[in-house]
Amino acid sequence: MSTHPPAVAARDLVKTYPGEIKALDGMSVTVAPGTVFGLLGPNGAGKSTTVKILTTLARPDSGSALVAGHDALRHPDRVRRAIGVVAQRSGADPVATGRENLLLQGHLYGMRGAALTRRVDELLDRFALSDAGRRKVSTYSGGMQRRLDVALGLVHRPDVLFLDEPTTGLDPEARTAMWAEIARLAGDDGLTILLTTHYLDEADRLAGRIAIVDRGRVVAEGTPEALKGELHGDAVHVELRDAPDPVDAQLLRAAVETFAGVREVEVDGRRISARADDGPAAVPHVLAALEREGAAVAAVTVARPSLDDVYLRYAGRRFAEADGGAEAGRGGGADPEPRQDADARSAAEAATGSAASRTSAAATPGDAR
Ligand SMILES: Nc1ncnc2c1ncn2[C@@H]1O[C@H](COP(=O)(O)OP(=O)(O)OP(=O)(O)O)[C@@H](O)[C@H]1O
Repeated sequence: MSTHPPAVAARDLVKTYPGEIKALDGMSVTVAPGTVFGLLGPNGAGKSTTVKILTTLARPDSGSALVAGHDALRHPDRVRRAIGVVAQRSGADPVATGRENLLLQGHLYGMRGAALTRRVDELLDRFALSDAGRRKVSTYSGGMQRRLDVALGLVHRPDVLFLDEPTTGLDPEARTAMWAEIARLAGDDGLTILLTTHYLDEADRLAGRIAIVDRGRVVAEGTPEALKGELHGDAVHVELRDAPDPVDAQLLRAAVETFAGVREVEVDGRRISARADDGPAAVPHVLAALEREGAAVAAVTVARPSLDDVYLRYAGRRFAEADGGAEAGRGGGADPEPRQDADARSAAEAATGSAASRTSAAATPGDAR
């Protein structure tokens, strides 16, 4: 861990929405400067609410939040000047060009003249939008639009960049390009990046450290390698032809567990997961045990532990199950439901009171997608 003060330090955040929805229940996160930190969790885990509090767009019921050295609750204005925010929903105006959007964003932060023009050109170039800079954003592809969103968050050279689900809805090629750009921002530019994602592979690939969030709190934290390394041995997954009833599921679980070196057996529908000291050696014994119980096996895999296994261990259920059946860990997922709250404003709007001019754009992102 760095000896520098953290770029982000959230402690014991609690946030309850109307209807007694406890979105955060003791959320704590510490992000070292110049690193990429991933908040990983299924839909509804509390990632966006955490980001809203850290970006001063929402207030917690209790807890504290320090961002770029400023208290987000006492000095939100200072925090807003030090951060860039790329929300899930694009804040770009679809009827303006990419260049106009960037210029407007610069104006919101008090930037003017040649310095602003230079910065806009630099960002258009960096995000491969120079040729498209004078085209309306409504003509952009999803990948181009998302690159513009990130560029918008960077105009005023923030210290900390918040990326909320940066690749949701992008095709695999655009995702890979976005990953490369995010890695470059942290590596070459020394930017601190806090990204939220419900893609396991995205967190694994990009983040130096990960916090796995479940039901409003962090259930595990560390480097992806350390988290996976804590799970000794191999992951053994068996897919049955039919899902057992609850009583049979318990019998199967007990049968698989009888083999020495096999532990943490979970039966989840048709899927049986276990950890084994030596996966390949365990497979024949596991299959024999299942056959004795009369369970028909469709497939067996042995793999090194994945972040999905880490999630299962700490949250007690599979990621995809918690994610409402979404295809966790895979690209090209559908966009989540549109947000109904007004918090989709960018921090720039909040900082300058210019929300009215931009919320109309934020309210019609479908045009630009
Ligand atoms: N404005 C709101 N009003 C009421 N409930 C809300 C509001 N925003 C979020 N919630 C609820 O709070 C919980 C946490 O939501 P949050 O958006 O923080 O989760 P998330 O991990 O970011 O999920 P997603 O990946 O879907 O964005 C969920 O149960 C959600 O339905």
